Amino acid sequence: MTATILDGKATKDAIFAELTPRVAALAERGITPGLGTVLVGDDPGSHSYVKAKHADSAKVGVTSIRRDLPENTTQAELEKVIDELNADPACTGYIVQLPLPSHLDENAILERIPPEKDADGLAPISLGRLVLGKQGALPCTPLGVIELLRRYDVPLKGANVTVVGRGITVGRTIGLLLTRRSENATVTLCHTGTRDLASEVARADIVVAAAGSPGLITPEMVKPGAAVLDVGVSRVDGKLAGDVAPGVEEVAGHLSPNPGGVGPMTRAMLISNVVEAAERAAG
Ligand SMILES: Nc1nc2c(c(=O)[nH]1)N[C@@H](CN(C=O)c1ccc(C(=O)N[C@@H](CCC(=O)O)C(=O)O)cc1)CN2
Repeated sequence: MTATILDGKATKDAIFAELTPRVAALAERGITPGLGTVLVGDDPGSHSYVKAKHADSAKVGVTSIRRDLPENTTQAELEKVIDELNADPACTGYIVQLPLPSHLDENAILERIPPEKDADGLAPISLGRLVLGKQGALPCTPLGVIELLRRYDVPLKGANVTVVGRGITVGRTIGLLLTRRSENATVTLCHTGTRDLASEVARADIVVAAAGSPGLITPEMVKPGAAVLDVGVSRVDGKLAGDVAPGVEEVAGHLSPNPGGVGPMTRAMLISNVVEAAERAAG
């Protein structure tokens, strides 16, 4: 068996083709969605993600507002930039690129983002709304995983999903989305304290690997025909390395590669969140 590739790049392009006329329809009503990004420091990965997000915005007609700050930015300086974006009517939604440098209080910054401007659902009020099943921005990577599976007709209802990794951008939040009635999946969340990772992966219809541990998921672990999504990001000798080891494509039914899988979908869902929020605000 060779897995069907879940092509995140082609799917992102298809989503942008759908979003472009929606942005044009907003423009006819005098509304231009504006995506802001706040980036602190020199992390090359974060710089390339933010650059890509602005290129994406331009493609669909969303305005970009970019705030790049040096590594030694203080908490007070960062909070001032956040307050400026909160007051700027051209910025209809924004993100703070994570991780922030370790001297900054990430949670205090995320708490400052009002839910109506939270473009990637990581502010505490948005996360609380997700827990309560209330309307709000949803985290982009989990949304991207679900949208990719949906577009390739991989069934979620009743599926056993094993998620590996408990970070806030993927592992901790994806279970909340997958266990909504609209998805109705059964989710097992694994982490470094999991006693028998191999058996948790082996019984999964869908594996979401987001541990940031290169090659963690090996072909022997995977149930034949399962869908495997590689969301892990590590750098090995300066090159991107995912969590899924070579050979999994021979066992899995579907595989989202890394790069080229969930990463581009994360970006597509961000732009989609911004457009949807602008449509909702317009009534
Ligand atoms: N505020 C946020 N910070 C972070 C998030 C997030 O959702 N919100 N997620 C990740 C990084 N991320 C988005 O910001 C992201 C990751 C990967 C990609 C992407 O397109 N990756 C490419 C490969 C790029 C490369 O070679 O390095 C791919 O997978 O094909 C986009 C966005 C952490 N921070």
